[in-house]
Amino acid sequence: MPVVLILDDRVTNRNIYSRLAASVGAGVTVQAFGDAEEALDWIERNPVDLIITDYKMPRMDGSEFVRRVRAKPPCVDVPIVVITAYNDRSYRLSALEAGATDFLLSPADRYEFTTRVRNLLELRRQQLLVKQRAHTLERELERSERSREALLRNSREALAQVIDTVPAMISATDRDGRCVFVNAYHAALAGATPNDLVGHDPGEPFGRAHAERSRALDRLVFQSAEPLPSYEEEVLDANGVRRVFLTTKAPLRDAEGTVVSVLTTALDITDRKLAESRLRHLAHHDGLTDLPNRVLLRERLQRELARGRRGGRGFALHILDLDRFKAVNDALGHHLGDRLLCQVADRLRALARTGDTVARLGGDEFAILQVGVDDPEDAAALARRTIAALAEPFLADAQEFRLSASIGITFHPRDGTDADELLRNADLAMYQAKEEGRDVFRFFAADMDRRAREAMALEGELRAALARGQFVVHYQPQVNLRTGRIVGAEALLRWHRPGGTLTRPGDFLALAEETGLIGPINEWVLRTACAEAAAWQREGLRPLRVSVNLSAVQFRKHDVRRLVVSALEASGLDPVLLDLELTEGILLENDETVAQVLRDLRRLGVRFSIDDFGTGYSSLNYIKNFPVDRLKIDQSFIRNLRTDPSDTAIVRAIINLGHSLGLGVIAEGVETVEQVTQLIAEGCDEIQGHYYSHPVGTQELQALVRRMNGVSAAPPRDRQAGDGADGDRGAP
Ligand SMILES: Nc1nc2c(ncn2[C@@H]2O[C@H](COP(=O)(O)O[C@H]3[C@@H](O)[C@H](n4cnc5c(=O)[nH]c(N)nc54)O[C@@H]3COP(=O)(O)O)[C@@H](O)[C@H]2O)c(=O)[nH]1
Repeated sequence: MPVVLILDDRVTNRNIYSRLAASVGAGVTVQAFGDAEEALDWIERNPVDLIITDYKMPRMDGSEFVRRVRAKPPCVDVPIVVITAYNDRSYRLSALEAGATDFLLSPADRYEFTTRVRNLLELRRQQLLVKQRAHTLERELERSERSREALLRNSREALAQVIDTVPAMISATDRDGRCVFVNAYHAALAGATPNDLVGHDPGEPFGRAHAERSRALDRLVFQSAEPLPSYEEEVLDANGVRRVFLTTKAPLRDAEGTVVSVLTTALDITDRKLAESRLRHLAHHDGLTDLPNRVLLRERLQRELARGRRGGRGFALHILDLDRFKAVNDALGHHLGDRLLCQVADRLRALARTGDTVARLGGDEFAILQVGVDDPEDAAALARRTIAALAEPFLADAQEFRLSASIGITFHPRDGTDADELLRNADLAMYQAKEEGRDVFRFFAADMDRRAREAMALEGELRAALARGQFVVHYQPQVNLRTGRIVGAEALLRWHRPGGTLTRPGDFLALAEETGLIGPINEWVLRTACAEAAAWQREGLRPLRVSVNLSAVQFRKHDVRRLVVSALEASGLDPVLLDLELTEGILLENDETVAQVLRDLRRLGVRFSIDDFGTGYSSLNYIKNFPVDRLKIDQSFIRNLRTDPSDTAIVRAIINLGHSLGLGVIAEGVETVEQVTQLIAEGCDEIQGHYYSHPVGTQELQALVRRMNGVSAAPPRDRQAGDGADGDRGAP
């Protein structure tokens, strides 16, 4: 509601002006005063939107009145109209100087008066609106200012908290090396509070050397005004824990760009470093024994080779392979096998000197890198100590175990100039040690390499032989000592090599086993033997048993049950006529799996003999557990049967053992009439050997059976002892 104040000492004028002002709009309120003091007093307490005052008044002129109105803060901008006479120019100037807004001439024109009042009230309304808007804006601005400040304050606090909790030591130091800021992490590691450190050298709690290095780097930043590349440093914290930091230093500038302090940020990378080193350890160590693995051994070999090139001392590389460990592992279970391997690792560790490396290359294969040796005798001495250390019984699950290892040694620089060559040659030497009876060590010799190459060539030839049908099966008769009749024949593999030579399995079986070729080769022998034995009957012979050798590798890698059944079905041979010769190794290695296969085949009628009996463990346990029919006495006991009383005793014991378990006993490698006589006297059931016949081809065997089975059981008296050479020939 607009309020108009009228001041005029003359009543008539006051009334006229009041009426005119009120006529401007319905809502206009008019306050009229005859006395200036009264008007000023009222203004003091009430809002006013327009003041209309006469200039000439008895106690206070218009200029003075205007000045006093303007002196009141709410009225600095209220429009004031001063009414003067036409010629009162000097009054007007004085009123303007005092702060008057406009003038009206007296006597006032009605229309001019109301228009002027209306315009000035509208101006005032706008003025008030602007004022109000400005005020609102100001308040909003103030409010947002306040919230911005709060935000800034909050974010500063949050930042401070973040800075305090990041796993980094953050500090700033001035030109004098005094701390101007430090975070809580830094203080905690220093065993202090941030307040303790401010004003002092923040590196001091971590030792003099650390502090000096840090100050020197700070000086560098002040000089160059550039950040330093980050670097890794180790710090011993207040608890004595060694920590690793990735540290950076950068200049902090003031508003003018002058470097005023150095900000040091040291990120705690201790955990990352630990994880890295754990990963590195895992990549370089064997999970079971924690010994260095092949990768690390190779690195150490490279290091020694580099040392050698710089004139360093020689070194020896020992490769150790545990003898028959696979059988132990399979028989006793991997859990126990693992424990034995850990014990082996401990014993080897104990043998090594500082600088040597004991590594596990995988499975039952270990290595020792023996450094600083110039005399091969030093390597031989370590190998002897190794063999002796492993000869001591091992204890696991309250049982004693005996282990041994075959060791191959290469010597640098004599046996190789790079890591691969040394490893390969040590391997060759280790295989040589295995071949020479195990539990021994052998140094690498140049001809081992040649032999390895020959073996590779032989492997190629064997593959070709299989593909080109160069194998044949020869049969060696097995004679019943009571009847003198041929009751069976052992199938023995022969290789007709291009050029006409006939090669015996001893020359290639080991390689065939190693390369896995034994699988397809033996399968071929089994199928051929079954087929030919079935043919013998079709060609008029009485049923004759055929014995076929199986290899441990077949049991490990092939489905023997399926293979035998398929060979029998394909040939039509009566299963009771098939005798499978098993070595003790097969029975030892596979235990229950093998027993099940044998039991299944036994149900079909297939027979089983234990080959080379007496040379291995001769365990009564497996004779009891497996469906065995015959024991085959190894030829090594037959050779000196007449002359060596212990051989006689062993043969007698085997025959008695077999008979008491209800098994048949056959002696192999029988060459002389004396051996035959002795075996008859001991009660042996059957014999096989050169005395009766060398292994012969299938046709010759048939002829031999026809001839022999027609005559008496007793050995012919005119037979000479075997000629010693086992070249395959026809029977006598
Ligand atoms: N897994 C397979 N093994 C096989 C196969 N064929 C043979 N073999 C095994 O190879 C080893 C050597 O066999 P071989 O050279 O054939 O020698 C056999 C006989 O020829 C030899 N023998 C026979 N009588 C005498 C003799 O009076 N004196 C003498 N010095 N040697 C003789 O003995 C070998 C027969 O051995 P065995 O098998 O233990 O009865 C040999 O271990 C064969 O088993 C095959 O196909 N698969």
